[in-house]
Formats: sequence, structure tokens, C-alpha cells
Amino acid sequence: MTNKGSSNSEVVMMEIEANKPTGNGMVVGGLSPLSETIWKEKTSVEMVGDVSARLAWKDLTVMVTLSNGETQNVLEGLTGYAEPGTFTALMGPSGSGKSTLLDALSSRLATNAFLSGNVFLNGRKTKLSFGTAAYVTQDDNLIGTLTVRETISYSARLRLPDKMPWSEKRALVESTIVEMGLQDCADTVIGNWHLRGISGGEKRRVSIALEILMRPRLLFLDEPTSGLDSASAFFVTQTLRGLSRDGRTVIASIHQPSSEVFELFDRLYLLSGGKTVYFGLASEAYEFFSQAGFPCPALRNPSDHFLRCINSDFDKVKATLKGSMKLRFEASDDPLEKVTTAEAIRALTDYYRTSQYCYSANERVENMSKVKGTVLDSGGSQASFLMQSFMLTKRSFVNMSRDFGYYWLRLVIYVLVTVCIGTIYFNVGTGYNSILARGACASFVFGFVTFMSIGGFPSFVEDMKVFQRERLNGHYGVTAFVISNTISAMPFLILITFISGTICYYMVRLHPGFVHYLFFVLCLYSSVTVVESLMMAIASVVPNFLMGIIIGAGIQGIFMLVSGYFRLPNDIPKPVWRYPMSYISFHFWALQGQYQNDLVGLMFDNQTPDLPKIPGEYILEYVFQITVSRSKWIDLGVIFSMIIVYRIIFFFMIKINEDLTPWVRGYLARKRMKQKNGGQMNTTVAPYGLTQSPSLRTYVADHRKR
Ligand SMILES: Nc1ncnc2c1ncn2[C@@H]1O[C@H](COP(=O)(O)OP(=O)(O)OP(=O)(O)O)[C@@H](O)[C@H]1O
Repeated sequence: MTNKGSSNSEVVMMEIEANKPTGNGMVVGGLSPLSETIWKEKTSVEMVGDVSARLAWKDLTVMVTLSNGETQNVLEGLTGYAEPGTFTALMGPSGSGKSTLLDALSSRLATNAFLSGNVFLNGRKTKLSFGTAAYVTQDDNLIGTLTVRETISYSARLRLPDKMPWSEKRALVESTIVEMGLQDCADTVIGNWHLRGISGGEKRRVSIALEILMRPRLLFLDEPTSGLDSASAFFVTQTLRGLSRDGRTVIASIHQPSSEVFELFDRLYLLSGGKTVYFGLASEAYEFFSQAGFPCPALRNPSDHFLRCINSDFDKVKATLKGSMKLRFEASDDPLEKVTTAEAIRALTDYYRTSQYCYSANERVENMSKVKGTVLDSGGSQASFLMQSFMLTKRSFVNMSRDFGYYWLRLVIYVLVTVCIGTIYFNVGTGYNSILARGACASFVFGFVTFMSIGGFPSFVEDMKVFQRERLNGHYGVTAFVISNTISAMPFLILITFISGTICYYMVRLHPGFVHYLFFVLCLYSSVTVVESLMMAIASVVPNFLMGIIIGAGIQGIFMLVSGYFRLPNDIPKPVWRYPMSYISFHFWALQGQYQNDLVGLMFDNQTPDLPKIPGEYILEYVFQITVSRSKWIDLGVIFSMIIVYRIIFFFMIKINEDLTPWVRGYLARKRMKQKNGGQMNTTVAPYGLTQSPSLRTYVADHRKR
């Protein structure tokens, strides 16, 4: 995977050459040979034509409903555009609406947010389905155990068409690595809690690399430079500018750029309190502020000045400092010293509304909304379902085998605990006291030992984060993920349960015979897999470590309680606890099966030697209250079917979380707002047809069509 053949190097060079800007520095609508290959696959037409993305938005207003039913306008009547070959920066103080604007443009608004106004992509009113545009979020959710090259390679194989030769895929991976300047760390692992990996800046670049791999024509980035030092921030911004020069449309929110970074912006969208302060060429912003009466003082970084002028928090800070007498006022020429920031913002937004900048932006948006261009459909995965499932399984398996915390640590603990069990119940025998000891031993193994599997929860949460990022960008579907997750874990669970089960079985000397031993380890394997499946289902809806572990522990605690050991089956209160709880509990089935497996056919000493021996069947029926007429294999079958049921639950949890929950939340938000407004929707809310809320239905429909 790491070796590059000479032919690949040539393709890489071709790609890099093609990415170079021509003449004026912009390659509007231009495509490199590899990009063209992908787009041909996507559009299924002979001639690709201009596949660049011209994005325009007009009178965009976003209103959110708060939990008390109040509404708040987060964005107010924004108009702007982003063209291919340009890099547009969204700037503004914290809370000004930068992320909301990116979300509104990419159709990722929260469920309590309502949008009015129009977004045009190549002249067509659009609601971008997931995958049409690439979106790099603020968090780098990557698999820590993979190297940079592996991360990008797996992503390529997950998304590129199956019939594309591997040499071409590899060339694309290598060109992406070069494009993002990741050559030096290509074979370094990303890093996690126990593996020292690449730096924060490199992680950001890997996240960007994953999204540009499919050569999207439209790229959104939410604060790609946050948390980076000035050199890394400059590098990332320079790379984004480079990407735009390949004919892509790049829009990024940037927090506090240095002057070097600011110089790399083509267009600047300045926001304050959800209103446009300035939209135009970044190089003309300086002039705009001067004209509006707020010239940038000498020796001040222009971007600092712009943000200083529009950050109303400065009013609060000044008032606090004035109150505490920590601020001394000295005579200054800076107009900002003479007015409050709130007044400055008002002056600037008013000035912008009547300025030439606003007029030409409106005119350009008007033109862009009329010129109909190529319909850019979903840029999601081109790989077949089988390929996606196979690659995901392989990637997940590699991750599990390299992450010490995923299964290896559990194997060590399981072996230690089962050695302890083996020592305590060593050679338990068939004496009178061994009857209860055998019951206690089985209860501990199928209760507590399986319970220890919740330790894998943090790893499941990490997996879910990666899944959610990739899913939202249309990399693969839920079914492929659930299948791969199930299969990749199987060998590790078999290893853990067979090793620890064998230690326990032979140290304790449970019922002799291979079939009895096999039943025991299969029962342990299926029980641990049920716990895994249960915890995975929890991880799909509860992304928080602590909450997930508490919920998982709570559910298992209840299951254990009704397993028939802590209270005998016939004594468990019938409503709720016996029916249905004990039958839902896998502990119950595991214990019933194991008691039979262990006791049937054995004869136990009585309390005194003169009394006759007690058959195992008698103990089962009258001591442990087990239904002996039911085969132990049925008990095992029930546990195995529970694995399937929990996996199906896992699948539906993800679906419900993506599809139904946003719909319900959106419905409740609308209802709350209506109640607050006395049955009337606020006038700023678009009619139902225009209200957007994130749903994967569009995405799913797209995939079904294929
Ligand atoms: N779904 C929502 N529900 C309630 N309030 C919201 C919602 N989305 C955004 N807001 C509010 O809208 C304002 C703008 O938020 P947004 O995240 O877009 O700002 P930002 O400029 O990206 O801030 P930052 O730079 O800190 O990330 C904030 O006050 C935020 O609390």
C-alpha cells in the first residue's frame, strides 16, 4: 500500500500539474484527469462539461425555537454567493451565526431551526442532500490506530467505484496526500489515548483530505484553523486556497485570522448578530471600513480591527472594566473609542445595506439564480454495498487488533478474573456443598463476567463518532456499518470467551465431556456478544461515555436480578419481573441452560453419607426451579436470536436517531412556536415546503434510485 509504482507517480504528477492554477490563478470549472474519471462515473455521460458549483443565497433567515417556546433570529436576510475557483471566508465574533450559515447552506440545520429564503446551486433552488457537498466539521473524528495513508486509502476504497483499478485509486490517495502536504506523516498513526500520533494541524488536514478525496466541487469547512498555531493555520488556509484554485468552491468559517491568513481570502463575509456587516472582496474590506467611518488604525491587523468593530462583547467588557476602575481613558483618534460597539455595528450594517458592495452582491446573486448549470447530485459513495461492507469490516478489524483498549485489555482482565474464579471454585466436585457452589459459579460467570463487556463502551462511542461523520458526508449506509461492526468483532469475542471459558471450565472441573464444555463457551460467547450488541445500541443514541455506561450497567443490573439466581424463578413476582423481564433477560436463559448443562447426569452427595445421593435433575427442578423439559440448546438458541434482535435494534436506533428524531423534534419545535404565537406561525418562518430540517431521507432516496 505504501509503495508507489512509477506509473502511479506519473498519474500523481499529472494530477498535481492539472491542479496548478492557470494564468489568472483560477481554474474555473477545470478538472484534473482523475477528478474527471470520478465525475464521469457519477454523471454517466460522455462529456462531463462544467461541473463547478456556483452557490448563491438570497434573503436567508434562520429562526430557532428555544425550549421555552421563544424564538430567536440567528440569521437575518443574508444574501451572498460563492463562486468556483474562490475561497470565501466567513468571519464574525463568537455567536454571530457563522456555523449556522454554513449549516443552512449545506442543509444541516438543527431540528429547532427554521429557514426562509433561497439557496441556489448552479441556478437551481436546492436543498443539498448529504454527500452533494463535502463538509468538514470542527471535530476531527478519525480512527486513531490507522496511519494517515491507511485512513485515506480505506476512505478511497469505501467510496470510489469498484471497477476503478486499484492503481488509480492509489494514485488518487497519493495525490491527496501531496495536495494536503501530508507526505512527511503519511505513515504515522493518527494517535489515540495510548498511541502518540500526528499533530492537531495534521489531523485537521487529514479531515480535509478525506473530504476532498472525491474531488467535491463544493467544500464547507467549519473553523478549520481553530486550535492551530499560526504556522499550521497558515498552511491549512493556503491549502484551502490551493483547493479552490482547482475550480472548487470553498467556504470556511475562520475565527481570528492572522494578517498572513487574511491575505489568502478571496471573498469575505462578515457577520455580526446574524446580520451582514460586509460581503465582498477581502481586499476591499479595508476600504469599506474606512468609507463607513471606521478606518483601520496604523499598525493594527485589519482582520483584528474588523472583528473589534463588530464584537458587541467589547461593550460589556468595557463597562465591567470601567466599573472596576481598571480602564483608564486616554485621548485617542480611534473612532471606536467614541461610540459603543453596538452603535458601530448598526452604522456598519446600515452603511453596507446602501453601499455599492451590497448592490453588486444582490445583482450577482440575481444573475446566478437565473443561469441554470449542471445539476450536482449526491457525491456520496460510488462503491457497491458489498465493497463498503468488506472495507468497513477490514478497517474495523484492523482498528480492533491495534487498539489495546478495544479487546486486548479485556482479554487480559477476562483471563485474570477467570483464573480467580478457577482458583476459588477449584475442582468443585460433587459434594453436597458443591451444589450451591456450582450455581454461584455459573451465576458469577454469566452475570458479572459478561457484565465486564461494558468496558468496551468508550471504543464503541469513538466508532459511532467516526460513523456519524462519514454517514453525514454520504460515505456509506447504516446496513453496511451494522454488518461490518458485527463481523469484525466476532473473532475477538470468540478468542476472549473461548480462552477465558476454557480456563474457568477446566479449573473448576464443571461437567466432564466435550459437548458440555462446548455448550459452556458458546453460552459465554453468545452472552458477551449480546452485551456488546446492547452497548452498541446504547452508543448509537447516547454519545456520552458516562451516561452510556450508567444506562448499560442499569439495564444489566435489572437483567441479572431476574436471572433466577438472586431470587428463584418461581418466587420472582409475576407481574413485570417474571413476565416479561426475566424472559427478556439473557442472563436468565444463560443460567437456565448452564444449570442443565452442568447438573443433568451428575449425582451429588447428600447432607449425610447415610442418605442416598441426589440426582442433578432433582436439584434442577426442586432447588434451582429449572424447567428440565426444555432442552438447554433451546436456551442457547434464544441467546443467539437475542444477538440478532439487538443488532436489528441497533440498526433501527440509528435510523430513528437520524430520521424520526429530527422529525419529532422539528414537529415539537413548530408546535411550541405555534402555541407561543397563539396558533400563528411567525411571519419570518417559511411555509412548510420551505422549512428545512436535517433528515437523511433525501440521501436514502438518492441511494435507492441508484
Ligand atoms: N439550534 C439552535 N438552537 C438555539 N440556539 C441556536 C441554535 N443554533 C444557533 N443558535 C444560537 O445562534 C447563535 C449563533 O450560533 P453559531 O453557532 O452559528 O455562531 P458562530 O458564529 O458559529 O459561533 P462560534 O464562533 O462560537 O462557533 C448563538 O447564539 C447560538 O446559541
